[in-house]
Order: sequence, then C-alpha cells, then structure tokens
Amino acid sequence: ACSSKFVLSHVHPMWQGPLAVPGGDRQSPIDIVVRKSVFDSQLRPLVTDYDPETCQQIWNNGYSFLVEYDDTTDKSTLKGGPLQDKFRLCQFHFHWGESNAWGSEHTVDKRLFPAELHLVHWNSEKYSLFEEAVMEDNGLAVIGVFLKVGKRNEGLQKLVDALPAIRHKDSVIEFTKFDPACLLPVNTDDYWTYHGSLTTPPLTESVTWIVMKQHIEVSHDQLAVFRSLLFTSAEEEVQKSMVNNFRVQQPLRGRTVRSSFT
Ligand SMILES: NS(=O)(=O)c1ccc(C(=O)O)c(S(=O)(=O)NCCc2ccccc2)c1
Ligand SMILES: [Zn+2]
Repeated sequence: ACSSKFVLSHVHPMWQGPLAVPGGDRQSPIDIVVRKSVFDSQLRPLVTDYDPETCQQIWNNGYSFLVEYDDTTDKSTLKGGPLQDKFRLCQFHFHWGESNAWGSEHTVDKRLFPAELHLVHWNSEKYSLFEEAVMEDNGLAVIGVFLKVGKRNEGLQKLVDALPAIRHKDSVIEFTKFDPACLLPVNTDDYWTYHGSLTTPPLTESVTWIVMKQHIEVSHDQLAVFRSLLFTSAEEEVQKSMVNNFRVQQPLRGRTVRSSFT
C-alpha cells in the first residue's frame, strides 16, 4: 500500500506543514471559483474500476484515518477524466471539522463542507512505485468528494463501525472487501480539475486534482464518530480529538481550474 511504509513520524504536530511551500506555485487545497472555471470539452467521464478484494487495512496515522489497498497490481484503477494514463488506487481518507460548519479542504465559491473524501491514486503506467510517483508532476491523481450532513450513508457504516478499534494514532486493523465506489456520488461526470499538491507533508506538487461537483450525504451521527478518533497515541497523557485535520487554502498563482460540465 502507499503510505503505510512511511509513517510520517517526522511530521511535526502542526501536520499541516508550512502554510506554503517555498517556491511552490501549485499548492492545494484551493477555493474553486465556479464562474472562473473553464469548460473543457476534451475532459472525459471518469472510469473507476475498483476491486473490493484489494482492500487491506484501516489505520490511524495521527492526522486522519486511511483505508489502504493492495497497489501491487492494476486491480483497482482510475482512468479517463483529465488523465492520460492509468492510475492505481492506494488509499482513501477524509478531512473534517470539529463542527458541521467546516472541515473540507477545497471550497466552492468559498462554501465550506463538513468533510471531504480523498481517493489517492498513482500513475502505474509511468512509475513502478507510489513513492516514485509522488515526486513526479503527473504522478498522482486524487478524487475529492464533498460530504454533506443528511441521511445515513449505508456504504460508510462498515467503515464507521471500524473506527473505535483505531481510536489512537498508529493503531491499525484488518479491513477487507470494501468497495470505495460506494462512496462516490451518483454523478461522476461533473467535476473540476486542476494541477496541485498533496495537502499534507511533503506537499509535493504531483497531484492532478479531480473534485466532484456532486456531494455525498452522511448522517450527523456518522460524522460524530470521525470526531471520536484521536490525534494522539495510547501512551500520551493528554488525548486530543482528531478534528480540523484540513490544510488552509493556498493561492491559485494563475492556475486555471477546468470543468467537465457547463
Ligand atoms: N490530502 S492528500 O490527498 O494530499 C494526502 C493526505 C494524506 C496522505 C498520507 O500519506 O497520509 C497522502 S499520501 O497517501 O499521498 N501520502 C503522502 C505522504 C507520503 C509521501 C511519500 C511516500 C509515502 C507517503 C495524501
Ligand atoms: Zn486528503
């Protein structure tokens, strides 16, 4: 899997890392200004082909929880959309707030959502390892999906039920047969896309971001379980709730956000 081998232990407490990377002119997240996005008719529908059998584990890495997939073969892939190559799913995770008023990393016309899902993929046509791809311009593709509070999300419940077992940083449990397609919105043809970066250290500018226009709904109670996770490990005296694990928005620096819809 992608990030399990690298527990970012060097990440200082303010996991958000520097506000901006020196010389970085394609940092993420950003505010998507809808009326400034440019429709591109060349943008194709996303093609996801996820195999639930590749789901391996769920763990708390000290700033989010990650569901990790076996990315040693092309069994769970993403292609199409703005992408030229085939990308392999390595993990998905979320960002959320301490209240339903904020929590997402991207915003749409400054609108905040209570949480945001990221599905991280790497270019397996050009690179042989995630760790290589993460350093390259066209190395990663991350799908962003906004979460809104509403009806209970049945697909999410299996994941929510696993969270109490990984309350503390560095806890991990086996987690299998989870199809991440159940977390995608009904309509995946409408999205914004732009070139950006990881929103966590090392903040490398290797990400083609694909942000879904349509959100998914989760219940208030499901989101409350996210907030029961802890940033801190079992040994630490002071336990800190895992909330507000999002990075501040970054300057657009002249980038164009393209849309697949008018
Ligand atoms: N918000 S985001 O999509 O940018 C993102 C957040 C967290 C992580 C992570 O590793 O935990 C990742 S990651 O899986 O891409 N890993 C980045 C850190 C890393 C770099 C190099 C090798 C392993 C891990 C991405
Ligand atoms: Zn993320």
